[in-house]
Amino acid sequence: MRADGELMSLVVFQMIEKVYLKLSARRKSMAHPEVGKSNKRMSSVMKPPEFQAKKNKLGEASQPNNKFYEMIQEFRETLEINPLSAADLVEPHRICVCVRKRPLNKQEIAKKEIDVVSVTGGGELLVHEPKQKVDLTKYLDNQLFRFDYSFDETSTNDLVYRFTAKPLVQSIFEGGMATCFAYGQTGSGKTHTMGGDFHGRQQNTNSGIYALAAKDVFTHQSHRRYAHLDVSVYVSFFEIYNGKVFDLLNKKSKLRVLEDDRQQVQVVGLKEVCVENAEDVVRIVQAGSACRTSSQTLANANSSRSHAILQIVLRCNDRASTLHGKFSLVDLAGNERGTNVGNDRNTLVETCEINRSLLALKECIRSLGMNSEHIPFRMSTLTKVLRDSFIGENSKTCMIAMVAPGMASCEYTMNTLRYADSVYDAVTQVAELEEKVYGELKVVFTKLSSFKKFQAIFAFRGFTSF
Ligand SMILES: Nc1ncnc2c1ncn2[C@@H]1O[C@H](COP(=O)(O)OP(=O)(O)OP(=O)(O)O)[C@@H](O)[C@H]1O
Repeated sequence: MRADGELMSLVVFQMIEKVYLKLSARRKSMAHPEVGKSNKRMSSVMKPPEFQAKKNKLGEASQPNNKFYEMIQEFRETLEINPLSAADLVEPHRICVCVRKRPLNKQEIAKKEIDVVSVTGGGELLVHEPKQKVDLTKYLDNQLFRFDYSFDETSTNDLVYRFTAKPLVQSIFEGGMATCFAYGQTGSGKTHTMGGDFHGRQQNTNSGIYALAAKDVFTHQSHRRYAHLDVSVYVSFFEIYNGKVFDLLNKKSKLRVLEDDRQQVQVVGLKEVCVENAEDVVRIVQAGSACRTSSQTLANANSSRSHAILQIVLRCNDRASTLHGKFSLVDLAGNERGTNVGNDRNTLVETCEINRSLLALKECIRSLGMNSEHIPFRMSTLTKVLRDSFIGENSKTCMIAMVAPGMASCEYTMNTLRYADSVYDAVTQVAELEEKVYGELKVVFTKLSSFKKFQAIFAFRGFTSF
């Protein structure tokens, strides 16, 4: 009997080992560049022959894009659209990746820009990339992307907040570190989403994710569920420009980022203001935003050239003001490349630094998503100051990729979506794999429990030698 028992244990052990070997083998294969292309993104090429024969009413020379417009409209008629609504379920995510499309703006409408992005809902969106063959045949390359959520041009900041940053507020009351990033090309709507919508040059700070998150933080703080925590709320607001940190709440003083011997990263001298309500936070955001480094680019009259980081920090009311939880809300600098911003030396250095930090950010989120032991946070100042967002079981992250709908922005839109896709890919592959491993382990443990029942029957009959 002992031999049978040992044999059964050996079989179970081998099955568990097999499952874990599969897990490590798949993890290694994720670094392969082809993996992301395989299942999620479907690229199809559409060239409706009837359009080749149709006569162009407005004339090819005066309206060269009219044909593309008609092809996109025709394609849209075949799409089933299910826009996200406030009634939809908010799913829990450790890392959430979503995309928001802004409407065409006045200048784009005046220039008769074509909208080349269709948000179909269910986390999906399509980019209808206008292309031309060597024989001058026009066709659309329709590329499908899928994320956790996709917001169309009619979505409000409230709706975006509900599915992205709102679920993270609770996590900081549970001792977690939460981070929400707005990523995208200049003029795609990052500041509109994080800081609030614009009316001309005036920004309605109450309508942005900063203010909405602050309101929820105070609602949670006064809730009886968290009354025992006895925490106070503090806010800091700083920007990272050309790899250097500037305090937006202290006359833009330059700050040093240092790592202590326990590998804790400190922004030395960063001002943290104790706040009593959401209105205090809104005032701080308004004062800080007015100091942000911005410049005029070809794509945005008031383009932010820095990463702005608003941190809402919960500290225990003890003598050491122990950190309980932290929410970092990040309005990233525009991700466009040198060509779009002019070519003086300063701008090129600026753009180079922005791209370096965005690459570092992507690698850190991917590593977090893959539960990697090595998080490359030292690659940039941005990832250094956000180090505690990338470590520990209690880290939650949300990335909102912003896209502009115009045909002229198509290349940048594709860059933004590819960036978000590579993060989403890493996260979903691990989630799928974990689900599979969980399924296989469940089978193993079911077998194990029937083995235990088998053991119990034999024990009942007097065999006790397992
Ligand atoms: N969802 C939206 N609905 C309506 N208007 C929008 C939306 N998103 C952006 N806009 C408008 O587009 C313009 C550019 O937006 P915003 O300044 O937020 O871009 P950005 O991505 O922060 O650019 P930058 O990186 O240059 O700072 C603003 O006038 C803003 O009001």
